[in-house]
Amino acid sequence: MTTTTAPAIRLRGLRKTYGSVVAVDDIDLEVATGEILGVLGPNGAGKSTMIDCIAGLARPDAGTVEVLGVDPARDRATAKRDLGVQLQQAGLQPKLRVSEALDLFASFYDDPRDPAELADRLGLTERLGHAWTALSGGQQQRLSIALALIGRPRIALLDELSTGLDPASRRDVWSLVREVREAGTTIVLVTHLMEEAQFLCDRLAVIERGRMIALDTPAGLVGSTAAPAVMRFAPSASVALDVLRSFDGVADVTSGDQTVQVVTDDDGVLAVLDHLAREGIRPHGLRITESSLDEAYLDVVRRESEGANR
Ligand SMILES: Nc1ncnc2c1ncn2[C@@H]1O[C@H](COP(=O)(O)OP(=O)(O)OP(=O)(O)O)[C@@H](O)[C@H]1O
Repeated sequence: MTTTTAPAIRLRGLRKTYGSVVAVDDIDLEVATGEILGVLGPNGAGKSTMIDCIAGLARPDAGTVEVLGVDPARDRATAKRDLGVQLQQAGLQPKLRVSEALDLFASFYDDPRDPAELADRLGLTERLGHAWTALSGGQQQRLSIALALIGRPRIALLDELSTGLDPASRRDVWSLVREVREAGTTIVLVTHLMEEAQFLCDRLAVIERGRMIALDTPAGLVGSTAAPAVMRFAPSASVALDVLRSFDGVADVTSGDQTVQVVTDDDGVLAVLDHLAREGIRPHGLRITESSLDEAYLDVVRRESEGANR
């Protein structure tokens, strides 16, 4: 990760409400220059609202947003020049052709990327002459990424980067994003895909009910989970799953396809093995692996909502 002293993005006490809904609640965050920050969180958590505030498209009710030292909601000219924003809604004229959209956006910047080259990288060459509304969902998604990156922005805000993309297109987009970062762009991306978060992001911010409940590297998030191990085995006889769930350290027990999966800490591993031995049950094919980012993320969100409901 390339860093300089001044962060590219700085949020202080950011709060944004819509009527009685508190969409973003007191978020402090700094994103270093050249960093790729992933934003994770359940639907409706406030991720897009936070992105809108960073883009200067939504005005906070309280707190401050600084993007490269300026308030993007006030200094629109600077924000438009320095930010590339991929939104969930493209907001283009329906009849605009793909080539026209790319040329239009390129014309906004001093040193844009070559539209034809970018279209090629994103598999849009054969669609250049079509109205953008005639594109498939995944192609529209790729066009929105192209429009966000065509101006060589200093900061790219990518909302649900690869939602709806097929696996090959997703890989193409990931390699483009990495290349853009290598060229110096700071990137904030919203994602629901843990594989994407793990592959691309230096750090992850987890948002839940408008608040930031975790901020760490992918490895740090996995390491900080209260249940860092996953046991998988095929029991030789029926196991009382509720008994396993009752052990200290066991966070989650699921079963399917004759396999039991237990997400747990070290004490829970010993308790489960002890229980199986006492019951004379053999754990065939026993594997104990480190929790994945998926499990760590679910654990962070689960602990937060348990705390909120207490
Ligand atoms: N323009 C708006 N008017 C009213 N309420 C809004 C508006 N935009 C967002 N909200 C509300 O604010 C909350 C946060 O929404 P937001 O879109 O930021 O969540 P999100 O984390 O991006 O969700 P998703 O993963 O579903 O895209 C939700 O309760 C949503 O209904």
